[in-house]
Amino acid sequence: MDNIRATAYRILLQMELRPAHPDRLLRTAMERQAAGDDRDRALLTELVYGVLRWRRRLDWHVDVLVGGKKVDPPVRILLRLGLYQILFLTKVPAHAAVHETVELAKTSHPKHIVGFVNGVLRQAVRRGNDWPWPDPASQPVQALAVETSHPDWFAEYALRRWGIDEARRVLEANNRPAGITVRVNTRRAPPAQVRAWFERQGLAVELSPVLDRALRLPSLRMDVRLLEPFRDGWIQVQDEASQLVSLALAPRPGERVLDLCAGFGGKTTHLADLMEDQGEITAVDQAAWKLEALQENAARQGLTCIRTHAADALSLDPDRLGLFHRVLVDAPCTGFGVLRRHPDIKWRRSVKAPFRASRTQSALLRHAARFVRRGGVLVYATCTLFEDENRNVADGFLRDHPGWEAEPVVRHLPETCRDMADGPYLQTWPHRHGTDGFFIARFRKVTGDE
Ligand SMILES: C[S@@+](CC[C@H](N)C(=O)[O-])C[C@H]1O[C@@H](n2cnc3c(N)ncnc32)[C@H](O)[C@@H]1O
Repeated sequence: MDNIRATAYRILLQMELRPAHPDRLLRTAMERQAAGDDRDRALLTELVYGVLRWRRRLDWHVDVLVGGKKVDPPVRILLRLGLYQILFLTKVPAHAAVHETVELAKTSHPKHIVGFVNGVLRQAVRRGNDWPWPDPASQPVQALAVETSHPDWFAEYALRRWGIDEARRVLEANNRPAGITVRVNTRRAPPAQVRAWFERQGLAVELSPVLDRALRLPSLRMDVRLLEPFRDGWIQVQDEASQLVSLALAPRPGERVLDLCAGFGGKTTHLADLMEDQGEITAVDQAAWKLEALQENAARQGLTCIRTHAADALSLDPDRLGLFHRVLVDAPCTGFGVLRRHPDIKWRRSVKAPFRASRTQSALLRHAARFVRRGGVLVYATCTLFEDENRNVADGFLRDHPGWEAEPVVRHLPETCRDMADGPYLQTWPHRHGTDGFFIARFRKVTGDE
């Protein structure tokens, strides 16, 4: 592979300019440079994810080192990359980290910047562990934000909402890289057969402590989609918390089901599986390209009961689509429950984001309710941790919809999920359950149209 650090730098620069999924950029880079070995790929992934994850902490170090002077974004990214290796990577000797970063600076920056980068990084090495950390007593928000590398507004929210000990646990868990979890498509292969396949390849595989059809692949370093069980439709990459959403909707064979924010269809295909591919699922998303991927995904898993419909869910008319037994709103959200997998999200949201998202979420939920027949079920889910987007949306819905009841979500899930209850709703936590952080509410329409 070409210079790994140069590739990491290019990806980080790209992400600064335009939001993009780091995994997608990494995959493209690796495909383009197919000659790289596993160690190269692992280092590239480590550098990109490490810098994204620890950005707040690294920027604090930069600011200490430059005495608060302004640093242009491309130079700051270069310094983050160098400092990440110096401060976090024990396997990379500090002098090598400085040397490699300075060489990289030479390829894209004038001489005086190269000298500046060299000076700042050498100073960091000289400091060792001697840093003027923010004082937790007088600056609790800044101290937590820097220590755990989160935006100050989120550290403040966490302290106010959960108190220091729990806040630290939540934020620390966000920094632990998450392994891959898969849902077994039992229509294609039983879990034991899938497990045996991974064991035969010498790949670590664990039974999920939460769900019997989920397997954890804690140390898988390669792209799952290249593996035979994936290509043959035996498995779908899906965190356990995400799997709980379709289980909470609990569709039955033969029913009419509406999935209003279907995306790539992780949950849609799970719903189809639970329905034994009998009945009718209408999968809606405003992004047509995601629905194309959903169709491929369904074909790979051998599912035929899904039809897709590219549209803004809010523009859909119940008089045209008819009523459904079950409706799912897997709402667009701030994504703060999946920071382990998407650390870049932390830096793209502001303090106002949860409230803003909640308005769209409430509108989607209100509209979704119009498609549910009497006695039918509506599930609302997010992958985030904010009250505004979770409990407040669900409570607000119940307040405005007298003919509806909230049903305890955990009653529809295995025993192992009992401690996930949050009143009638459900909230999973990376630090408590080892899963992504999801919120689920389940409503039943008790009166109204047939
Ligand atoms: C949380 S993601 C869904 C993930 C998906 N259910 C899965 O399991 O893979 C939210 C989705 O809502 C879609 N979306 C956002 N606003 C929408 C709207 N007004 N109408 C339809 N889809 C919308 C986004 O394109 C995105 O794919």
